[in-house]
Amino acid sequence: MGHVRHFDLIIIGTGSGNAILDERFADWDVAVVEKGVGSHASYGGTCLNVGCIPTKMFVHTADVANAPVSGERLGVELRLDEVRWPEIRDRVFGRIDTIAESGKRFRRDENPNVTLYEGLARFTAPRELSVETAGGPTTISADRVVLAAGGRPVIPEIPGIEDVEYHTSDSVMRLERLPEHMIILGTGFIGAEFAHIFSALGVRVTMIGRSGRVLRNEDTDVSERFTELAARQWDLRLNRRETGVERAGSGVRLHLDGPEGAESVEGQTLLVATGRRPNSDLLDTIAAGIETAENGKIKVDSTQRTSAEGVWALGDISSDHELKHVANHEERVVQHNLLHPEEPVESDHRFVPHAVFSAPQIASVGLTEQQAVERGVRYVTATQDYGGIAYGWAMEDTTGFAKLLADPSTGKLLGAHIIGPQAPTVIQPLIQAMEFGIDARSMARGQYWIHPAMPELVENALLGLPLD
Ligand SMILES: Cc1cc2nc3c(=O)[nH]c(=O)nc-3n(C[C@H](O)[C@H](O)[C@H](O)COP(=O)(O)OP(=O)(O)OC[C@H]3O[C@@H](n4cnc5c(N)ncnc54)[C@H](O)[C@@H]3O)c2cc1C
Ligand SMILES: NC(=O)c1ccc[n+]([C@@H]2O[C@H](COP(=O)([O-])OP(=O)(O)OC[C@H]3O[C@@H](n4cnc5c(N)ncnc54)[C@H](O)[C@@H]3O)[C@@H](O)[C@H]2O)c1
Repeated sequence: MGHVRHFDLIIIGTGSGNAILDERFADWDVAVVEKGVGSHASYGGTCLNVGCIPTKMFVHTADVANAPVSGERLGVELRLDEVRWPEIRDRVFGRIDTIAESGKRFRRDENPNVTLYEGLARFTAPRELSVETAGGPTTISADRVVLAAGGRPVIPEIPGIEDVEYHTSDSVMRLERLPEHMIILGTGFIGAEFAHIFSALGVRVTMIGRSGRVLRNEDTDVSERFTELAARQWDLRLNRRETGVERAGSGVRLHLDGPEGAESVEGQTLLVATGRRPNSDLLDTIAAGIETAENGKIKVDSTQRTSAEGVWALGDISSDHELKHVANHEERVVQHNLLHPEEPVESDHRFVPHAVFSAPQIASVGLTEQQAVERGVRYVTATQDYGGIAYGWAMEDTTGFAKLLADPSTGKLLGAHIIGPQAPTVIQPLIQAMEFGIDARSMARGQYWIHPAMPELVENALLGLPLD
């Protein structure tokens, strides 16, 4: 073997991993390794390039395109005249690609203590990695290694899948043109968000799921309501199994088995949104003595340390929560623990919220009612409809609600679930209350709630809790 360059620190992955380095690391000799994500092998990880940021730029555009639907119930007649897809796509990626490129330039050219390796890294020994760069393989080692290598879409083993063209979230946002009909496989976050994006932009959407509900990990009331509303907007086919897929003209034909027997569906574009898996296999973590769970997630302790000396992990590669705000939180924990090994801090995963930016929107934090039952927790619930608050009247909303779970004796919130307009924003005071331990009564009556604004949904839900 040739020369092995040794560093103080190696960081694999430039999603949340990229944020570790600040001026406090100026005298550390650091290697950053990035293979690139998406069809343009971009720098900066999933969220920026093929995840949160572009999807939400498309979601906002889709919400605007959907205005005729909400206008109709208000007596305002609007018409969607034209969707200029190439212009929308190029606006989104014109901005994102520039940010990714300048992020890379900054690390490569303006950080004298950082060496950027562009290529796939793989462990060859504990804290030693080989990187496949364009100029050939090179080996690096370090005293400390941070694994922030994220995950990638899972492709289910459907007979014929290798012979047809399909998309994942990595490629579908850069489509050349909008198809007339898109088949979306999977009813999770990604399926629900893209179904909204593409249908609002005029694409006919067929959504296929294995279970009887869309977003089935949400609180059952929320998931049932969302499933009802999804079926009104999209050709929703639940309780289905894919038995095969083949080319049909320039598109695909998918064969399914379902409640009514065998059926098939044809579409121009197939989007596979059936979950993601961690990239630990690409790293050959076994060579480095790093323990992984059965699902491939790297095992970490509460300070984000792996089972191997001097190796930390954060974000999608190790976390049960595949969410950017969690990856960022864990990144700050790793950053602190690298700088202050004698005073390590722990990650806080008690109240991790999430949101689904579909139509309608959903936001959630804490226990669902099903989890409360399973855990034998004593709880009470309250549900407040948007239709029962002044701003909900203004919007003529008839389907949205907030559902709270609380401990009846202390009044402390156990969970909050909102489905409806601006749910990801409206839920924030509930997240705050849970994190800081504010009980429902003090929260409802201990502050002003702007009238007649949307957070009155939260105020009324809190007042509805039948506490002891
Ligand atoms: C379509 C979509 C929408 C999403 N929307 C949201 C949202 O609205 N809100 C939210 O909170 N979360 C969202 N997420 C999830 C969020 O994007 C992830 O949780 C987050 O980006 C994870 O960050 P990370 O740093 O762990 O990994 P990543 O950002 O994936 O970074 C890992 C990096 O490591 C690189 N890499 C991997 N293996 C190697 C290797 N062996 N050698 C070199 N480099 C390697 C990869 O190329 C990648 O750049 C979304 C995800 C998707 C796919
Ligand atoms: N707004 C957000 O925060 C946001 C948005 C998108 C993605 N994400 C993150 O990315 C992760 C991955 O998203 P996702 O939607 O791919 O995963 P997911 O786990 O949310 O949903 C995948 C769905 O596909 C189903 N499935 C699996 N195999 C299937 C098959 N063969 N046929 C049909 N359905 C099948 C699963 O049962 C599941 O319902 C999410 O869990 C989330 O953490 C977050």
